[in-house]
This record gives sequence, C-alpha cells and structure tokens, in this order.
Amino acid sequence: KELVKEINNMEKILLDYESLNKELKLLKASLCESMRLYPPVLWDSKHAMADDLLPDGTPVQAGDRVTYFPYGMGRMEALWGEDWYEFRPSRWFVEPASYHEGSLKKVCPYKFPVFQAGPRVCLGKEMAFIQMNYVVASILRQFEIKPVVSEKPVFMPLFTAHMAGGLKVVIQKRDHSR
Ligand code: HEM
Repeated sequence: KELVKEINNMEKILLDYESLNKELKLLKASLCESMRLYPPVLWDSKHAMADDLLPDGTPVQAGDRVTYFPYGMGRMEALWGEDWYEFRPSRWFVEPASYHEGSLKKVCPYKFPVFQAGPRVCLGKEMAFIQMNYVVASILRQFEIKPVVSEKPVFMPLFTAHMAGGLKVVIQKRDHSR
C-alpha cells in the first residue's frame, strides 16, 4: 500500500531517469531489504593465486578458496540487530521513524555485499536499481498482485536465488477508485 502511494505520488507520469533515481526511496529501500534476506547471489568465492594475508591477519595459501556469504551476512544479528529476520524497509532510512520524508542511509558495501565490494564491485549496480525500479513501478501502477497460496515460498540455495516451483500469483488491473 505504502509503495503504491509512493509510486502514484511521482511528479511525472513518464518514468524518466531522474524520477526513478530520486523519488522512489521506499521502493529502493524495499528492494534492498528483499535482497538483504534473499540476495540474488547467495555466496561467491575467490581463489588465491599466491600465498597472502587477509586484512585481519588470516593466512591464505596459494590455491585456497575464500568465500563470502551475503545470505548469511544479511541475517547476522551483529550487523542488523535483534529484528534481522523482519522485513523492515525503514531500516534503510536515516530516520526510520519518519522515513516518508527522510533520506536513505549510505550502507557500506562490506556490510551489505549483495553486489560485492571493493575493486570488483558489480559494475551494473546502479543500472540494476534503475531497471528494478522501472519494472516494479510500471507494474504496481497498473496491477495488483496477490500470491495464490499462503504458504511461504521454498527457498532454493542455488548459485543464484530461486523459489521451488516459482511464485504463483494472480494479477488484476488496479482499481484506482479504491
Ligand atoms: C540485482 C541485480 C544484480 C546483482 C545482485 C549483481 C551482483 C553482482 C555480484 C555479486 C558481482 C561480483 C561477482 C564476482 O566477483 O564473482 C557482480 C559483478 C558484475 N556485475 Fe552485477 N549484479 C546485478 C546486476 C548487474 C547488471 C544489470 C549488470 C550490467 C548492466 C551487471 C554487471 C556486472 C559486471 C560487469 C560485473 C563484473 C565486475 C568485475 O568483476 O569487475 N550486474 N554483480
């Protein structure tokens, strides 16, 4: 409901770059919150070509594999607090209590490595947000989407995130008079 309100309040009917990037803060926060709990790339590895040391002093030997785990990190109490399991888009705002007017936090990519971090960070990150904002805003403006079954989808831990059997939904034209 809140998201549809944000999308319908957009100044321009045409979804141009500026409005997609600046106006849809709650949508961006909701996408981040979804990807915190269900990152599209669950884990990712690097292989050491030569002996090395990690920044905390942990030795790595040539041929070792080092894996970082965005799925696990998105669920760590030490990083996200006691309510890490809750879907709460307001946690991405500077002032969660009045998030409608507020601005988005700058969250360190080493805390939220869904797009990797450092020199090999995802080159398409900003483009991915523009695309996701565009698709979600265009669909939610016109349609209402409801899941067919009430059970939680079954998560498939493949290299990229999947739901077993997909997510079956009913799509209806949105009634703007309600
Ligand atoms: C939600 C969408 C996306 C997610 C979660 C994502 C995530 C990632 C991750 C985790 C990596 C690091 C892979 C590794 O180091 O092994 C990566 C790299 C990369 N991504 Fe994305 N990505 C997304 C969308 C895109 C899009 C739309 C593009 C292009 C338009 C793109 C282009 C790239 C490129 C070129 C790299 C390689 C960067 C490098 O190694 O220097 N990504 N992405």
